[in-house]
Amino acid sequence: MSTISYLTRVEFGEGQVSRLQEFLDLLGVKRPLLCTDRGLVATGMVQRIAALLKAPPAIFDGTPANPTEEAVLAAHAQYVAEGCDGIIGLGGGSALDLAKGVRLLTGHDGPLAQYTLVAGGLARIHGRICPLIAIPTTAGTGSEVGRAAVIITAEGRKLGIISPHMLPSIALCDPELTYGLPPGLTAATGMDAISHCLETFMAPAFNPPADAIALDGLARGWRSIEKAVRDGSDKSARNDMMVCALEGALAFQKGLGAVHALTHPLGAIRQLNLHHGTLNAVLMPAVLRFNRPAIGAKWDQLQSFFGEAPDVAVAKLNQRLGMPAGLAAMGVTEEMLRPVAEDALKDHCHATNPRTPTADDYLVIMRESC
Ligand SMILES: NC(=O)c1ccc[n+]([C@@H]2O[C@H](COP(=O)([O-])OP(=O)(O)OC[C@H]3O[C@@H](n4cnc5c(N)ncnc54)[C@H](O)[C@@H]3O)[C@@H](O)[C@H]2O)c1
Ligand SMILES: [Fe+2]
Repeated sequence: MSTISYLTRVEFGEGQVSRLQEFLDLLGVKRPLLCTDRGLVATGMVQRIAALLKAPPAIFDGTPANPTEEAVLAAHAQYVAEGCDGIIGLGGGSALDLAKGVRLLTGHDGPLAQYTLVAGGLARIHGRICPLIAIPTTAGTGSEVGRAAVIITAEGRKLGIISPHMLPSIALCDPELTYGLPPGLTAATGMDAISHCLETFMAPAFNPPADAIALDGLARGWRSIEKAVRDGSDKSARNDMMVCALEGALAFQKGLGAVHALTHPLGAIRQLNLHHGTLNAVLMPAVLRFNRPAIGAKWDQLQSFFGEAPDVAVAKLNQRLGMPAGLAAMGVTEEMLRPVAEDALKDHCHATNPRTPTADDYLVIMRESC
């Protein structure tokens, strides 16, 4: 049987971010480190949110697009140097995952590799760590309610550090923060959220509540992603996309699958620095086709939802959203594929795909997605 649990306190709705000080007080945080990235500083949002607080927070804005252990260590050094006692993660999945990594180090010694799921880290992670408030500014990863931080460790592998203790203390989900997200990023992050709903729905664990949540997230994402891309100020579409992201991550406690097993090593290729959601979108049709023989009635359920074969529906959506034509168009070369396929076998999402791929299967999936 399965363990089924939903744990995070979520405050959802327009304007919720204005309550940030209230929640810092609730958690007893007097000197927060706000972890974010320079892109968000450039939008003015970081300064606006910092100004909501009684006293200016310490700010770390050096989060890279795919967060690295190096950046986590730099932020943690600032946390210590500035006498901080809590963390605010503000941004997309990268800033939120970096914040989770810094928080882990407030109660655990490095290096981070020992805490990754594949290294048995679950047993090493305990709850004696500082409070964390997560404020998403993209509607994609759902990291604000997820128990994972996905970080490129010092060895250069992008790995999941996963534990219920990694869950943020509070998630402040304010769709208004996504109104200014440009169309390309709205599409790419939205496809990440949709891919969570789809992949976890296909994952074999027995977890009917998670399946129901994933299908609700899928329905919202599917009806609203194009509207949010066309008109960033469409409130109802932005709301749907933020719920889709939230629900995807609530549901993926079941595990994800081959799409994410591949996009983690692809995202670790430093010279390309590829966006996670874009990679998911490009790989999804081939993974759906690969999974078909193993998912039985779920394929039919998806087909009746989409009104056509699920792989075809996702490929058409990718095209309408202007996603890259394939991995090759993103700069991925044939020589890169074999090491990625080998790493995918060792990724924590590999084991929860409904049909177990071999390295050769991963190669076929990537070549089909080129
Ligand atoms: N923890 C998890 O469970 C989980 C799940 C899926 C993905 N991830 C990880 O999350 C990362 C991807 O996160 P992401 O897709 O949210 O992108 P991101 O955090 O990398 O951000 C992408 C860009 O969007 C900009 N941006 C963010 N919000 C904005 C806004 N409101 N307005 C304008 N610009 C904005 C940022 O400055 C950045 O340049 C990857 O590292 C991925 O592996 C984690
Ligand atoms: Fe993802």
